[in-house]
Amino acid sequence: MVEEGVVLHEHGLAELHVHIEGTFEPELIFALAERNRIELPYRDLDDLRGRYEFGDLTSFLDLYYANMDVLRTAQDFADLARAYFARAAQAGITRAEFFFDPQAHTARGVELREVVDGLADAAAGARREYGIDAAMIASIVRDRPVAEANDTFTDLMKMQAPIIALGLDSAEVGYPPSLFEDVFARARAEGLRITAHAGEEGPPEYVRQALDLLGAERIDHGIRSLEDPELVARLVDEQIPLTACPLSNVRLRVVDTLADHPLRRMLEAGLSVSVNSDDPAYFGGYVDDTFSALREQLGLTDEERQVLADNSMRAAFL
Ligand SMILES: Nc1ncnc2[nH]cnc12
Ligand SMILES: [Zn+2]
Repeated sequence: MVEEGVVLHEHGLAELHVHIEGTFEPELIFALAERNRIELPYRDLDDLRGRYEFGDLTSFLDLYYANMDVLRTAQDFADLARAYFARAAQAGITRAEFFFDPQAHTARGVELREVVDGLADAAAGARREYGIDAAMIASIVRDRPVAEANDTFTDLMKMQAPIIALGLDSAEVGYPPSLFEDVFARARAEGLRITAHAGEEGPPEYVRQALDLLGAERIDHGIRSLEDPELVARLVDEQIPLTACPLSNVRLRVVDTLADHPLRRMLEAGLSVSVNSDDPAYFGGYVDDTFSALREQLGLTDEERQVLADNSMRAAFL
């Protein structure tokens, strides 16, 4: 990939779809394992890196959740997020709305307080150190029990967690948005913004459900919407932002190659699409890397890049 300096976008650049746990680089995984005296099931960094070949979303999620085991304390979560902000600053990001998966940590015995305090502390530091305006989005892990999602939301509200939105992620197929109507209704009643992963591996119907049943204001991925012209017309008409993650789509085999990615078609159709990194430590790059790859392999122009950056700022929950 061609190295680029920081490209400053005229009106700023927002990253709206990044899982903070997906920014966990192999070196930091090993460092935190050592600090917490946890033995990793990998011989060394190369052994771990050798496992970053995925056949689909689920095969990635297995490794993503396994690696979280070494995240135990508020300090660990803060270190994870700080490393992301340092890299996001290099990528020219001025606004970062990042997901975290509360249930992925509480389910293995980590106190929610440790997770939230560590991430919130790092987010506050991102503004001071890099001028990045950072905001937290708690995401419901959809392949865990619905009751647990509700309890998690109750806990977040009780501790007045500084979140701006509620999201929905993890294994999609078989876990439709309709399962989570109640917890999203509660989030809306609390004044939170709403976003949901839909149409990544799941059908266009899940995108409709996210909009109509959860009140989603943005759709994360949404790439399979393209199979349904009526849905596309609605997304264009209502200018519903789609947070695309091209490198993720290649690595999780949603598309064959970057050259096959429908990003340009989405722009030409009038969809409000932005470019994001999803899980950059696992998928081969951050947002700047993604723009470089799109330029090389899809012939993305500077004008298109500026449209994508402007779309990202317009779609931010500001
Ligand atoms: N690409 C993705 N889709 C769904 N859930 C996720 N959690 C982390 N990355 C994800
Ligand atoms: Zn995602």
